[in-house]
Amino acid sequence: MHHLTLAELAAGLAAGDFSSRELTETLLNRVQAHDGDLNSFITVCPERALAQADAADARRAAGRAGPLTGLPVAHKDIFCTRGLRTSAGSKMLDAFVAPYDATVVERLDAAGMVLLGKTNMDEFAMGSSNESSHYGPVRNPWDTATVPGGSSGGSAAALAARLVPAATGTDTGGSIRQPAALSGITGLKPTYGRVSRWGMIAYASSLDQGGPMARSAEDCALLLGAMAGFDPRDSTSAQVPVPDYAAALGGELAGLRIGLPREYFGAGLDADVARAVEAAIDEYRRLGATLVEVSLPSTELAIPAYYVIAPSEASSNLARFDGVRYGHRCAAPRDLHDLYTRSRGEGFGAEVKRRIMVGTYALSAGYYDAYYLKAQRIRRLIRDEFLRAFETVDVLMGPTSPSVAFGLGEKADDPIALYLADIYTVAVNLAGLPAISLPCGFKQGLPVGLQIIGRHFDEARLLAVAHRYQQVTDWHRRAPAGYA
Ligand SMILES: NC(=O)C[C@H](N)C(=O)O
Repeated sequence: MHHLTLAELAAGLAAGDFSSRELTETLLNRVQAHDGDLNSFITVCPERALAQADAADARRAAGRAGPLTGLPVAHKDIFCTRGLRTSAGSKMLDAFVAPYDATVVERLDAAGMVLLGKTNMDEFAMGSSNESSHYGPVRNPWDTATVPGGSSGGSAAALAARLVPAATGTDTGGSIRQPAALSGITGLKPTYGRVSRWGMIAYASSLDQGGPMARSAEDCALLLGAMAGFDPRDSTSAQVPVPDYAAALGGELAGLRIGLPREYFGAGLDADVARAVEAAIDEYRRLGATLVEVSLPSTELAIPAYYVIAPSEASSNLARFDGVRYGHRCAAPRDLHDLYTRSRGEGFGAEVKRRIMVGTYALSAGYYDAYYLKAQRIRRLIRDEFLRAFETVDVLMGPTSPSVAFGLGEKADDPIALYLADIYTVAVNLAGLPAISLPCGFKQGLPVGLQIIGRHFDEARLLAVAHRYQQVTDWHRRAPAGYA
């Protein structure tokens, strides 16, 4: 049953074809068998999972099951889980056990989902390859010599390997969509404010957004419906009603206007990735959509602006890890200064330190106007260009990532090369828009992702448009050899 989608598993549980305990045991066995190779989990919690599965079966027997009751899920290890380690992929939080659940965790728990464990990630979500984790890199099940993408690489790899049918991720500059693309699964980054950030360890607070990762748009719709909604504990959470995403699937595409940003198909895009994405867009034309060329002229400024704003916010957010209140504390500090420097020096990895230094520099007196303020101005330009495009089109389409999965270690010594992998994703975060990545083909056995970007709070349309494509194609059904 591991190959079934979340929606299919829900139907199987409802029909009594199997119990949540049977399903949970099957997947725990798969994790045991395969995760030694993949390293997609930081923590597995079999006892807790089986207890939750039994509770879900009892709830179903009592006639109180909801659509997600009894279905297994894995949370990115950035979401706080009461009584279970939440590490953010960092040595700094290796021993941290949160005293409370994140809102997302709480909501999926209340829906009756079964938590299998916490997935591996780039340290504090900083990365696009899942190589910066304190717990070692995650391997891509399509080719274990390649990366799964990042920073939600553990969630993406676990889904691709059919270890779990649903997972959570967070996306600050592409961390849901890029690993979804490189691992051949479907992932949605919701509008900023759609999903509560309470209990989600902060990286860059004006950009961070949690969202669903699964194997189909239909599954993402089911998950988003349970995750989304106003939360008084997150001051940036939006007071916008949550539509029934699952019910909105299934519409026809006639009349849909798809914008193709010229800048998303230029230099730097792998020719085979371009071919697969263009073939997918052609499929949409056959389904009745109209294609319109649009321009987002500031696209090339998105990476420089993002890599000033995100590190600036990170340098502030990560100041709390001081060896006093949270996380790793050095042995036998001589004085307070020694406690700070050694605790932070030992607890953070190289990429996190790099970003703290970049961000601190960008915010420092004399440089603030030249870097941070300028980056904020670019951010406004980028947002305005998107909003202008959405005056004439309903969605935008293009590649999620300029290439397929690259080799482990290939970009390890070149942070700029890794940052450039975010070229098509970071602008969406700067503008606070929702976007989905879904599988649309392969290059030499490695998956290619199609990105669809929507208007603010138009997730229902994104999911419906993605679902329509998945009704007529089977890219999302393909499993890596050895994991079918
Ligand atoms: N966190 C993300 O969304 C990934 C992005 N590559 C970053 O390192 O900031």
